[in-house]
Amino acid sequence: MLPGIKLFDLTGRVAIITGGSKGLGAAMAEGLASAGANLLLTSRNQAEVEATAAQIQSDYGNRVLGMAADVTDAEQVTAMTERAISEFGKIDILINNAGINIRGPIDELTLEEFQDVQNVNVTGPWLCVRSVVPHMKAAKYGKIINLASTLGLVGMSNRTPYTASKGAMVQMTRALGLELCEYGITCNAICPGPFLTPMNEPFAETEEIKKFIVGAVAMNRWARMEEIQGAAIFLASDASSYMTGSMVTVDGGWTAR
Ligand SMILES: NC(=O)C1=CN([C@@H]2O[C@H](COP(=O)(O)OP(=O)(O)OC[C@H]3O[C@@H](n4cnc5c(N)ncnc54)[C@H](O)[C@@H]3O)[C@@H](O)[C@H]2O)C=CC1
Ligand SMILES: O=C(O)C(=O)C[C@H](O)C(=O)CO
Repeated sequence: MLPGIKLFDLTGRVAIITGGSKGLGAAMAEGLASAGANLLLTSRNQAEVEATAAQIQSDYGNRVLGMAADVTDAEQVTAMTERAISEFGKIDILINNAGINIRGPIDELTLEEFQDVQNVNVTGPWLCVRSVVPHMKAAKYGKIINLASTLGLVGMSNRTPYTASKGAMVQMTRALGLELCEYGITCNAICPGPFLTPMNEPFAETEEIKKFIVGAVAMNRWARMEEIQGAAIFLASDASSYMTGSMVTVDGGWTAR
């Protein structure tokens, strides 16, 4: 009999999720834990990420650790990889989720703001992949998932730093998907539409966003947090074994227009 639903089972798998303390990172952490994975969650805030990890461990019973690691700092990224190896002995899955968004008209943004977004959203994932790949190559197995965005596929005004960074993530996913598949490692991206996370909450009631949710998103609503979990479990599991360099949109029909 063919494996069917068992393809989605993550029992015994080990995943690192960057930016796992809240928002989509925490939602995907719950999803992977519910499918059986052990987790190392990172964010910049030690207390916050440890609290999220402890909650998920108590809810699902898997081993879930939290540690502070800034994805833009190569030494902290190395420490993240070393911690996963020393605690779990392997890294099966990396979810490059940590990200920031700085909005504004181009002539009101600073160079520093533009560079900050590229550092967290592009350089950070690049450092994380570079760090875990030797372990994945040695194991001849790995699943890398990048959180790109619909804004890596279509444009939006007043979002130059973010759209540039997410477009880069789409292309980096394609390049890594090609480069790594001969080692048994796949790299795919999720392109989410609007989720009401701490990143978006301050803007939820603005006229711009309200008009956009009704005008651009075919389903006319924000995504529910659990609606990211299916794509994350799918791309983390053997259910997606013939996919590499792919973009999976979870966007309520936004980019179908
Ligand atoms: N919320 C949304 O509607 C969408 C989000 N995304 C992407 O999904 C990812 C997660 O977004 P949200 O959960 O909304 O964001 P969020 O702001 O709610 O959470 C971001 C997480 O990343 C962490 N983080 C930020 N900078 C970091 C750094 N330098 N090093 C380590 N951790 C860092 C934060 O501590 C936090 O845990 C981001 O890459 C974002 O661009 C993509 C499309 C839509
Ligand atoms: O900039 C905004 O406003 C957004 O809604 C950005 C979202 O986080 C996003 O990436 C939508 O796909």
